[in-house]
Amino acid sequence: MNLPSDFLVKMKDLLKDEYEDFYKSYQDPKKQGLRVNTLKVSIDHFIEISPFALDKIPWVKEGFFYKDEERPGKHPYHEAGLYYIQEPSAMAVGEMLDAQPGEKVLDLCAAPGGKTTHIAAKMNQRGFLLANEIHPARAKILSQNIERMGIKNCVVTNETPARLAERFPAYFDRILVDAPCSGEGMFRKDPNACAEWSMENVALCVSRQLDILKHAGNMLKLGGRLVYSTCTFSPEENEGVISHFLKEDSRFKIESVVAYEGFGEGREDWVSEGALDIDKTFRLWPHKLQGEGHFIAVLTKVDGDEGFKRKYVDVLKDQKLLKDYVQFAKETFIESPKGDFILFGDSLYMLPGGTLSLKNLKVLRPGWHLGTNKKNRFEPSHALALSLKGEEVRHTWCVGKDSNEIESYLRGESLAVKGSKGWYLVEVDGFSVGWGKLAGDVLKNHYPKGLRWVGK
Ligand SMILES: C[S@@+](CC[C@H](N)C(=O)[O-])C[C@H]1O[C@@H](n2cnc3c(N)ncnc32)[C@H](O)[C@@H]1O
Repeated sequence: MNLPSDFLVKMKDLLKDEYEDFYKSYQDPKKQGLRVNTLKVSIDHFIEISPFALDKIPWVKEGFFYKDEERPGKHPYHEAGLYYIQEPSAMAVGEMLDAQPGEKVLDLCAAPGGKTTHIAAKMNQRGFLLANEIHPARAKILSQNIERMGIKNCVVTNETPARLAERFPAYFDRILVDAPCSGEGMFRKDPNACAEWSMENVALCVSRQLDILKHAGNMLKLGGRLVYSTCTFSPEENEGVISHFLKEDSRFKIESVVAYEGFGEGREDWVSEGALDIDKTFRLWPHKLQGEGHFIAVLTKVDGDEGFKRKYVDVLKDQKLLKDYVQFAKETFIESPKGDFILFGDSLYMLPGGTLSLKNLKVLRPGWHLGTNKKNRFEPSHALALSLKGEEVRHTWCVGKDSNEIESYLRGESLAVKGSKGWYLVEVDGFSVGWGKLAGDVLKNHYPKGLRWVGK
């Protein structure tokens, strides 16, 4: 690993006696973690069935370290969304945002979705979650991860913070700004992060972070929580940005939340004009805990306007447009899911409660994707399969994680299956992984082409 020399000089100057330990941590292997998706499986059940040796991550009860030789990204349980592979210190962010079921929550810089999927698990399918990503290609990956984790109450947009702030003034109970940063905590994980690092880039990141925070601040309700995080160590992007933001926007204060063992304090002595309580922010260091490193600040909005007029989304009223879905629902579900519908092109979605008008915003998914209206029939989506449990549907076809059948299914092959015709929820050890359509003893494969295990 080629650590940038200016970075090392700077860290030596900042860390003084601690520098040697910090520097040595770069010789250790990166720490790898997975977070159990409690929307799909309880922690205890996952521990029982886990194919991987797991060690608890102390600061998040759903989080576990796994060993370097394990490959959890290539397992049927991964395709079934039983866990999300996430860097261990990054898991502390979702803990500190502490979203609750029923709230309105914004994840403003969300791709690829590590924190969004953590937030969604905490919300337990209730409330309104808006996951936004400014880069179109990354927004697609975010959307796929939300689908794999079986999340129903999430809208995905591809917008700038400024445009969202116009639509959602003082709207959210909680907002996460997991800011784009110089990525100094990524050096062990990603060699490109070393190559791209420069002092100029740190300065560029600071102005971008301040701009994002300004808009985030306007979208938070009075009394709401704003969490700012980075995966970098530079004081400019951490204590510096927070101090600057609080100086400009007096509606916020730093909240003191309980620290976990091994978390360091924000460093007042590393910035000029550090904000009040800046030492109550958190620094997670690679030489003090088993993670790559993070900075986290928890802010509360203690002053500001309320009572904006809202325009809610127009829900689908014309029942004729639901005709094919209703037929599918009757044949497939034990009990049809209830909620408001919206048609987005030919695709049918169910809206999370409290969705504001999304008109003129770039929307990738306006909620829970149920499926698509084809000519005189309804085809269920992969997102629907991944968010259903076996007991909710009439037909399931369940195979084991080590079976040849699951491999064949994930490769996209049709399978010989006996049973009455219709849509089957395909399960691995009782966890949904996709759809198959049975007719004439052949289960036609509806596992999405882009996800198939080609060559695996
Ligand atoms: C640290 S990453 C987010 C990681 C994500 N929260 C997770 O846990 O998986 C920061 C994200 O901010 C996005 N970003 C870059 N510039 C931005 C801007 N000006 N406004 C909002 N987001 C931006 C990047 O594309 C990137 O996906």
